Amino acid sequence: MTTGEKITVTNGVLNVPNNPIIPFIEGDGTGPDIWAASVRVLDAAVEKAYKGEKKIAWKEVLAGEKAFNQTGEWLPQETLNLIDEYLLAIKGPLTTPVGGGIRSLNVALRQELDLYVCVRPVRYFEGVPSPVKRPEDTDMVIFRENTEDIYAGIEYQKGSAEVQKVLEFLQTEMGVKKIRFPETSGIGIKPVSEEGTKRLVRAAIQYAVDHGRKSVTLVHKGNIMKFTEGAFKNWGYEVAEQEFSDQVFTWAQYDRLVEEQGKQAANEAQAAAEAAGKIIVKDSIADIFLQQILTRPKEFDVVATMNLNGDYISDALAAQVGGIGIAPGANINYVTGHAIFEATHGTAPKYAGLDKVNPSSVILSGVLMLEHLGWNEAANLIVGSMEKTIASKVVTYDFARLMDGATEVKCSEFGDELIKNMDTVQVNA
Ligand SMILES: NC(=O)C1=CN([C@@H]2O[C@H](COP(=O)(O)OP(=O)(O)OC[C@H]3O[C@@H](n4cnc5c(N)ncnc54)[C@H](OP(=O)(O)O)[C@@H]3O)[C@@H](O)[C@H]2O)C=CC1
Ligand SMILES: O=C(O)CCC(=O)C(=O)O
Ligand SMILES: [Mg+2]
Repeated sequence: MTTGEKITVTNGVLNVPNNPIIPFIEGDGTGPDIWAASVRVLDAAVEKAYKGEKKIAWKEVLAGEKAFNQTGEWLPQETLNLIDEYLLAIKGPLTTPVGGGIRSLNVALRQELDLYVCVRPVRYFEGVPSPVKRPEDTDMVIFRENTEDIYAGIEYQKGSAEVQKVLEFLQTEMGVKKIRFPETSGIGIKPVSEEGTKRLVRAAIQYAVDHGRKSVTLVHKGNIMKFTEGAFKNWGYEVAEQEFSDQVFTWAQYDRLVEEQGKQAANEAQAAAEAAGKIIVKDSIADIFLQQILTRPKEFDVVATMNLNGDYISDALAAQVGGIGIAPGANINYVTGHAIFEATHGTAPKYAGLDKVNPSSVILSGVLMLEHLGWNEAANLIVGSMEKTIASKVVTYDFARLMDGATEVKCSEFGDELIKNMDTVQVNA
């Protein structure tokens, strides 16, 4: 590790030294292979962009299997303390067992540091094999709520004393009669709050404003879950109208206009708002949304949704632009400045240690981190190099198996190619 300085924050704005200390978690499964390639690419881009003037001082922090083997803990308090202290971190994927065992460390990191937004941009790189005809039409940024919903982990196991208590409360005190098989039910609880929703939707709209995006779609299943997902929609419209009234036009406004002045007046108001460059805040029920992102992707831009919907939508949209091998993300608290950058994918355990998988998701998460630091020159170098490398058909197995005439390379070799091709990319801020 080189010596470095701490990133600090003043009123939500980062003060970034030229040699920031940034913690990293290697991750489980394919994590170590991916991280080894990614860190070389990130360092090379910074070196090339700033010619030694800037350099990241990486600091390893432990989580997952490596932490357990070395300390007996899956997520040591020291790791949380260090990320809290240094503000930013980047991580590889961590394993979560299904149906028992430890709860997700990935979710725990987000909750412990209150990283309430999971931002997952979905864009197409020319040449990437995709299952859809026009993958370039998919250009969306998912804002997934990251601290609530069923991910709060409030669940009680079938047959336990706890589930018995909850069932008794529901049946005797709340008069619930619709639990079909009470004796053999596990119960999960889904908290969705006004505060949590509004800070998420506020961040999504602010992003749309800052990046000149056309719309924000609130995705929910509010017809069925009225007081959680339905409320998410209503609170989303409220924050849009209360805090961004000069910048947005909402479908809630549209509906009110239809009622008060008729459909033609509402259509005219929406057209005028669009012509004035206002962001349209609309909503979509989750099931039809999953169909329309495939059939009419151009109609969607920024997407704001709850935790579980966001998890499903992230992988579905990643598939449209070539899959989970090229799907970056960032978990952010816009108020405290804390952020952890990580891929959308998991540990892909069957490929662990084979130096095989695509490192692009973590590398592009690193690009989001560089942008977050304001180091756009280095970020642009990586994106430009990735465009060139993919266009030259030198790719990892996931793309090679679907591409005619591709040269399949290992995870580490793809990193080498990216570094090599940086020399042909113009550095732009
Ligand atoms: N944030 C995190 O740390 C996350 C952790 N996880 C955890 O990861 C573990 C495994 O989850 P699983 O559901 O199998 O999902 P994964 O995302 O780990 O893998 C599913 C499939 O996606 C493809 N894939 C994943 N990563 C890459 C990559 N870098 N390059 C190319 N292809 C890739 C592979 O497809 P193919 O087989 O077609 O080659 C792989 O078999 C679980 O414990 C889960 O909880 C899951 C998601 C996020
Ligand atoms: O934490 C996990 O194991 C899975 C999380 C996940 O799928 C996600 O955040 O997209
Ligand atoms: Mg997921």
